[in-house]
Amino acid sequence: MSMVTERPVSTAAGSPARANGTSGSTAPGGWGSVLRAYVMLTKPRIVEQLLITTVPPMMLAARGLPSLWLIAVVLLGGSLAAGAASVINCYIDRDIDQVMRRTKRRPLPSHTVSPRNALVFGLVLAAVSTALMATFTNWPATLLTLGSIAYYDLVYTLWLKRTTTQNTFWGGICGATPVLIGWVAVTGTLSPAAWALFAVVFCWQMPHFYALAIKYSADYARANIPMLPVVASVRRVNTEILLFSWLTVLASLAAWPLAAGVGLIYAVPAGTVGAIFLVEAHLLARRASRGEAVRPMRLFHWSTTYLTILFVAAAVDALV
Ligand code: HEM
Ligand SMILES: CC(C)=CCC/C(C)=C/CC/C(C)=C/COP(=O)(O)OP(=O)(O)O
Repeated sequence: MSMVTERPVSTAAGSPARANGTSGSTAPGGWGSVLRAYVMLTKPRIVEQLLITTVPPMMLAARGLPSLWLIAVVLLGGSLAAGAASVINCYIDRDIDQVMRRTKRRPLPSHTVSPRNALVFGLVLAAVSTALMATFTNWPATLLTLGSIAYYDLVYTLWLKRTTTQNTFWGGICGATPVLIGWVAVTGTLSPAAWALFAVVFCWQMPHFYALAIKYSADYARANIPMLPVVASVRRVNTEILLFSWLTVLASLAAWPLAAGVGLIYAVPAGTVGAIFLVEAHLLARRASRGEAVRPMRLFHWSTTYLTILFVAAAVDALV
């Protein structure tokens, strides 16, 4: 992947201004809406999906059900950590989020929460999650959790997202670490099966996100963010979607022989939903390359369903 931008990003609106640092902290709708705004800052849908990639690896690592206490701690610590990472991302990205239509109703651009309060909230969540993981899991899991928050906010959000078309690729590392966190919390080490599942989530993020970025490419252009579909040719985006969709499915199938005791309860759904995933990716790429109207959100929505079915199948297989 090249570090250079293939085509200049539209600068119609110029760089987003870091202008919203003086908003008030009180929401007009009372405590209910304030509470809701703080929850929204944590990007709860993404947190939920991250947990779906954390707990099944714990079951594969334990070859059955790990202690319910450990599951509860990792669920809570993982939710708080992913929430912290997202809140701090919302704080750093408040200038971008107010320019993009998709994000301008978020709590910071809509001035429901002040930037300072959001930052304090994010840092408190990060501290509590780290303390929880350090007290009740092990050092590898704790360091991976803390490292993921730092990587997402400092490496991806603050730096790569704004500067390179490779942002999604490198950002994908912290999106896939919950698999490793779950596994290492149980065994203290990482096995080839853990890395195969890490590869699944890592590769999956490219079709997941490029589909969305195709739909919102005008938004990203307005905010001057060099997401691949904004700056690269349709051919290049298609190549990456197809390459990473195939790698996702291949990695998911590689996990079958690599994970001890995993059988057809995992392999059959993995093959089935993998085939549908590939069909959706090829349909999108074919329509785009022919210059026909595309429906990228079909692949985007299917991507989350795919990942859920795959990881639930892994959990069920580990349990029976
Ligand atoms: C490079 C990595 C990733 C990028 C750039 C990315 C980007 C995005 C964006 C921009 C959205 C839309 C959020 C909104 O509605 O405002 C989204 C939604 C979502 N993402 Fe990702 N994402 C990435 C990785 C992940 C990972 C690792 C997971 C979980 C395993 C995940 C799960 C989700 C879910 C569940 C949604 C909501 C889908 C829905 O509302 O139907 N994403 N993602
Ligand atoms: C365990 C742990 C702490 C994990 C944290 C990792 C995490 C929250 C990953 C999400 C992946 C990601 C790059 C999302 C896109 O953010 P974006 O800023 O591009 O999305 P946006 O445009 O919707 O704000």
